[in-house]
Amino acid sequence: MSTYRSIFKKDLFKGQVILVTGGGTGIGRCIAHELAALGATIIIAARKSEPLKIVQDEIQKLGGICDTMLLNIRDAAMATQVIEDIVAKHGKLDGLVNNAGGQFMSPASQLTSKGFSTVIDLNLNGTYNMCKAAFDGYMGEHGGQIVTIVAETRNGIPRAMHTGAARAGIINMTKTLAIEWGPYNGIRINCVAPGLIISSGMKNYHETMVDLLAHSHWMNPTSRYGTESEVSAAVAFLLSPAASYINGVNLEVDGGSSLSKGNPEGDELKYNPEGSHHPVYIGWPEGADNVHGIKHVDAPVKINDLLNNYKAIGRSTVTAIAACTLIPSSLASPIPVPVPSLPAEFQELNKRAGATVIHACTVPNSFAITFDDGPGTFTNDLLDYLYRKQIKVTFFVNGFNYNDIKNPDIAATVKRAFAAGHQIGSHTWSHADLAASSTNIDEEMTKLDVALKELIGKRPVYMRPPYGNTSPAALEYLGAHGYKVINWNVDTDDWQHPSNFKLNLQAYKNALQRDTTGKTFISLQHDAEPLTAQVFSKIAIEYVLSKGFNIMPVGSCLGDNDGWYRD
Ligand SMILES: CCCCC/C=C/C(=O)SCCNC(=O)CCNC(=O)[C@H](O)C(C)(C)COP(=O)(O)OP(=O)(O)OC[C@H]1O[C@@H](n2cnc3c(N)ncnc32)[C@H](O)[C@@H]1OP(=O)(O)O
Ligand SMILES: NC(=O)C1=CN([C@@H]2O[C@H](COP(=O)(O)OP(=O)(O)OC[C@H]3O[C@@H](n4cnc5c(N)ncnc54)[C@H](OP(=O)(O)O)[C@@H]3O)[C@@H](O)[C@H]2O)C=CC1
Repeated sequence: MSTYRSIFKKDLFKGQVILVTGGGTGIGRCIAHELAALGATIIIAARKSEPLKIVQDEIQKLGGICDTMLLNIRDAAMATQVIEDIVAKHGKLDGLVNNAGGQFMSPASQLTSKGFSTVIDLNLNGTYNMCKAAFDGYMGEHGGQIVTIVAETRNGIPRAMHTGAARAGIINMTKTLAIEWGPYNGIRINCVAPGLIISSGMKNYHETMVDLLAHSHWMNPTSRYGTESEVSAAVAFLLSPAASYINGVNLEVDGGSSLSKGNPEGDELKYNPEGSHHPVYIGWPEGADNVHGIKHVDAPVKINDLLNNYKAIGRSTVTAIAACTLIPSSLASPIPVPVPSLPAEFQELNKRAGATVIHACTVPNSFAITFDDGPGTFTNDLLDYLYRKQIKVTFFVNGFNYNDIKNPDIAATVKRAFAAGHQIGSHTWSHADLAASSTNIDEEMTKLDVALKELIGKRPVYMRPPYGNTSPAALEYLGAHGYKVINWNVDTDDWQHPSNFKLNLQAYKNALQRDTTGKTFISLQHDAEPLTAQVFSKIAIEYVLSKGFNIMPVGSCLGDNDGWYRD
């Protein structure tokens, strides 16, 4: 099991005692992992003991310190008791993360007073109970840091008026407390307001709501959902001395969705005929009965593929930890500029040139899942998963693209993939466009071959041209030098839409909906993309397996089991 890879320095919270409410699931679990990895003694508290025990066990196995306590934040007396117990057992309370909370969805017109009060009671009163208990029981005398998870409320929350009101109440309460409690030994209290986050919390919602969420990426300038780790990092920052002069703020972790409801042209009308920034086509079922129908869905709700798969993989400890360790490198790395695909005349020319471009497998019922641009920072997590599933794939690696293949960690990843029986193919040294006249094809191919020979003792025969681009000259070179040129017939577009797993998976669905008689598939995704390595690859693999295909490396799917490499 790999430990939580926080972006913050290792001992940031060493010796501190921090309580995370709702720490047995989702965002709270991720926060608990990150703070524990940064040296804190973590207490996770919620109503159900089982999730707490699982997370405690995870953290302890990783060398962290974690205690659990039962807590209903709605119960003021219980809140007081939990703080007392923590101080008695651990000697102090440096930090409180109010993460527990939630709501159900209902249009305001169908909301009952009891429903409204319930959500206010959980979120606003519950947070108040915790803040007051922490202040009275320890922080008033000794100081401390409080961070409360709210929700992005800037423009209200249609169909969740109760939670919008509660969270806005917390944000304002936080400002007042910052002013009033600051003088008490420098207590700092702040909020973090997540936008849409892929978390276990989503499983609480009905299919219609999840569909809404799954379509909402276009409302966000970043065109993607947030990750648990992105919320956790904001919490760690606000708890840390890096935020020592930040008090009473609400930090929105929403990719800018609260600022911009930018809809791609066309989608505006499709989703938004009435000018609301929320898609109305999903609409709320008409009639009050439906509200109760939705409420009383007890069995796991049939949610869309995205979250079904997320839930499914989220059960695995390693994967789930990986999912919450994510800080997408796509945020920092330049996105590769797509080169337009070649006009048809050139494609024709390709066929006549030295090497043939292969797009599909030949072995019946085979499916080759291929990964480009790596190794990425998270390829090892993917390798863990592939090992557990006993599945072999193909990695078309670069020498110097997202990472440097000479970096010891990256080199070790290549060696590990090779030793595990995955096929290593060439994707050129620097991800060069082989169709560009300025590209030195020989240098691009040879430099990577030499590096791979050093690492795995062999040079790959199979290669994938970056962007799928070739030219007659490139194919002539590749053919003459014995390379097999592999493109794809399933393009997930994951580099352009990381996190839009629904869209990524649609490529698989479309392919399988085509006449599959005698057809076999080669899919393209990128292990350099963290969300692909950690989440989407698993969704894709589960999907392909569920359709009865045999997943194998490209060489095998072409009936070639011993011609993958040369000396
Ligand atoms: C909304 C968009 C924001 C952005 C995305 C946010 C995502 C997240 O926050 S993820 C976190 C997800 N986790 C949750 O939301 C927790 C799931 N929700 C719940 O557990 C519950 O809904 C609850 C905690 C908010 C309330 O549970 P409980 O105290 O057990 O309340 P009751 O079930 O007894 O209900 C009391 C009362 O509330 C009304 N009500 C409850 N559910 C519904 C519903 N689905 N539709 C309509 N009304 C509902 C109702 O009045 C209930 O009274 P009775 O009718 O007498 O039962
Ligand atoms: N995911 C998202 O997109 C967003 C989430 N949020 C907020 O982030 C927080 C975490 O959400 P997420 O991880 O996604 O969802 P989860 O539903 O997984 O987490 C909610 C946690 O709160 C605990 N909890 C609920 N009620 C109580 C209670 N009365 N007393 C103590 N603990 C309680 C639950 O544990 P138990 O049931 O065992 O008590 C659970 O662990 C929530 O406040 C949520 O509303 C805000 C905006 C967006």
